[in-house]
Amino acid sequence: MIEATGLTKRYGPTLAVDDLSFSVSAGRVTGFLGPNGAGKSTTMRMMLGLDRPTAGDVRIGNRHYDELDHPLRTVGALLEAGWVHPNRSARNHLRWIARSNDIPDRRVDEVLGLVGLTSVAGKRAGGYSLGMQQRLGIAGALLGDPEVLLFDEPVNGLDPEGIHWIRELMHTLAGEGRTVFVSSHLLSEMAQTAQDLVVIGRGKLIYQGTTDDFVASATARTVRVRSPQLPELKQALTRREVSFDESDGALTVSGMDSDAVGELAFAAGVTLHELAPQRGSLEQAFMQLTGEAVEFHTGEPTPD
Ligand SMILES: Nc1ncnc2c1ncn2[C@@H]1O[C@H](COP(=O)(O)OP(=O)(O)OP(=O)(O)O)[C@@H](O)[C@H]1O
Repeated sequence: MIEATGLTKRYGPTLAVDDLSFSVSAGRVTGFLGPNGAGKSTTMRMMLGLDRPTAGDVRIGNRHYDELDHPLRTVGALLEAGWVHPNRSARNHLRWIARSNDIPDRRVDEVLGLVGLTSVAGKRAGGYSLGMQQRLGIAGALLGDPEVLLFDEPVNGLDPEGIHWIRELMHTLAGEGRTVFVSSHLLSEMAQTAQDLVVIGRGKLIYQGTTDDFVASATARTVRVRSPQLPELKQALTRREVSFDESDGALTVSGMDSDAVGELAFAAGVTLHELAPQRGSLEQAFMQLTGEAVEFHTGEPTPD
């Protein structure tokens, strides 16, 4: 469990994080979203004691990061593909971290197995692909078997197989009761990964809650209908003053749920070939709700 209260960070004239309060629950994957420059990395750095808040605070399991006796055993983080000495192997790199945190060497081989690096564990990290470096970073985060995991843009530069692997890993970690907090620019990926969301813009909280509610609150629900008796269906909808759009021989009905559309068609004696509730995407909801908070719009003239 992570709890931010009135968290604020100012860099000179820039208010990077502005009175931010939110909580992140255990046992769930929580996505951390916001346009570029919204303050996500700054917030994560403050969680890890790498930056000091100007005001407010953030606690992990009710304690500040610098009060933790064995930080790596409480919170594991992947902030960016962490620096690894290019001549050091993955195994030696992890052993070095493990020893400085009182973690037994055998845990190193366990995490190497968890991230699928066992076969290359003795090779020098300088030759690793971006995906392998990312896996090594995640191995480091898992080393202390922590209750809380922070991942900043973990799928950056990964291929579809790597992205799928990270998604499954996050679900597994949350399923074990851990708190998983993850930032990403890939909204379609987040829609599949995160059950909950914290969305910020210009350092302020825009939304906290479930991913489903976020999408539902910002996008219209519609129903797609196909029928061999389209004229009759259109008449029945028009009689009830229900609005719809027609394209490619299908109707998109607004303002009525799929049960009601099905019943209306039945009452009108209309056969249906498709009756599919549609919902907006996380991208649409994100654009809708963060539009105001985007720091730099592309293609817009700059005011003089
Ligand atoms: N060390 C720093 N000194 C001065 N300004 C900073 C510093 N770190 C961040 N900022 C500014 O604070 C704001 C928030 O930056 P931050 O990197 O936290 O955003 P972000 O949401 O992680 O962005 P992105 O998605 O682009 O990584 C930005 O305006 C950034 O320029």
